[in-house]
Amino acid sequence: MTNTIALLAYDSKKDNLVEFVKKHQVVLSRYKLVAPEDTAQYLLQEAVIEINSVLPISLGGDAQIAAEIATGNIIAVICLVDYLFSQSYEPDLKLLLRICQVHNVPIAINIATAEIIINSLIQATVAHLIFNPVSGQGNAQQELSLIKSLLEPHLHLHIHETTIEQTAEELTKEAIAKQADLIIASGGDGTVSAVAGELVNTGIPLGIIPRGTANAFGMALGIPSITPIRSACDIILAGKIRTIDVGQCNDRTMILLAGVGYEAETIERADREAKNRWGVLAYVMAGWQQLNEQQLFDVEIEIDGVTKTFEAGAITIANAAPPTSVLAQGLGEVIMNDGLLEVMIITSNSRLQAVNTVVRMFGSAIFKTPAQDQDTIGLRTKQVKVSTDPPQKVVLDGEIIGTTPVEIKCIPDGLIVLAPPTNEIEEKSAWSFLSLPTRVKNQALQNDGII
Ligand SMILES: Nc1ncnc2c1ncn2[C@@H]1O[C@H](COP(=O)(O)OP(=O)(O)OP(=O)(O)O)[C@@H](O)[C@H]1O
Repeated sequence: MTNTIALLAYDSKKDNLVEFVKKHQVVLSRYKLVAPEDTAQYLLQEAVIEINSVLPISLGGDAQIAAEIATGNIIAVICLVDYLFSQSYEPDLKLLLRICQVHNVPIAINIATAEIIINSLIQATVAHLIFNPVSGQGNAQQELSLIKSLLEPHLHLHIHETTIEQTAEELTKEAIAKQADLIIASGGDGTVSAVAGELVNTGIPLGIIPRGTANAFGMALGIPSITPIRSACDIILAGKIRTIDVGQCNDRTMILLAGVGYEAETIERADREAKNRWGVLAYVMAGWQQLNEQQLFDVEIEIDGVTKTFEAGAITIANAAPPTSVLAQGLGEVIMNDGLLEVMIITSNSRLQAVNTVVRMFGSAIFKTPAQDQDTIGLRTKQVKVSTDPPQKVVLDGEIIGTTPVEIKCIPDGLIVLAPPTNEIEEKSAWSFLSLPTRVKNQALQNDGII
């Protein structure tokens, strides 16, 4: 029950509580709410809200709430009391006051103090963390504890763990519906890409805590790979945003790149078991094995209505890529905010040629100069369609999504990310959690007729 507000009222104050909840529905809907069963039912009937219930007061519901406060799960208590008309079964105010005092949790006992709590909630940043517990090779529960200890003092953090059934996409949709100010993806590139896909053109910033095997997106954004969790949390709390392009590959979002042929085969070889055993080396070993087996295939590339044909072993279409995504390099740099995709077609037909090509492209990425190589064709475009004969596997942001054909287009400025500052003009450095006039704050002020 992290990030929960407890709602209680003496019998004669239940109507006041309903009025209060109705008035502040926008703000309260961003939190989990809990109330004793009788109060919860009354609130559910009278106000349209989601609320969890504990036992009725007569059976110890107030003691259950006190226990939740003691375990750190409640961020505020609103308990409207009435000393003039109290019945025998009212919430135990003495107990709640004592526990709130001991654990430094705000408690309001009348509407005036409850309004003060609401005002502080309006100013707070509500973040939703989408956490993949199977990403990477670390201890997920220790990593989650570290993230909580770093972020919870500064943000109201809702935590959602992905499962096979509850995907990162679904959890992100729910967080958007709950009016998140910020959504944080923690996992490998697959998880980050899934969360990013839902955030395109929403205006909600994406924070990234890389915990995967390759962490290519984090690397492309410049999140340090030494102590990545601490660094990533610092970057999120620093609150600097960058607006970047995203790609759309068939009907999916692409934040990094799509690979056809060699790269897709390599990623498929580096399965979960190999990544757990070898970490990032699994990709290197898989890539080396694949060099022996990669066959050339016929490719048709369509750009701006013009179709060209080639024989190729690998094609990469990139929106963003760190230097380690070698096959995306070759044009000197993969630029993530130019409204264009970088397309690289590799035509090497022997292992030696392929190794030479890879070395040149790596050099191109390091020195940010275009590679001079007769075995590669590189270009920048807004949109591209790739067909092959025979059909080839396609990898999108680290996950195999099917086979060719693919159509990919760039969505300029589609995503807002929290990232380390760059010197580029588009960086907006003024964003900060403390000064952020959140959408929710504006909405709440509008509801109250203030703006
Ligand atoms: N609880 C879970 N149990 C098993 N699989 C999960 C769970 N949650 C998410 N997944 C799967 O995890 C995959 C995404 O993993 P992700 O890319 O984040 O990590 P990774 O494979 O370690 O990283 P990298 O892509 O850098 O190698 C998705 O295929 C998703 O279905």
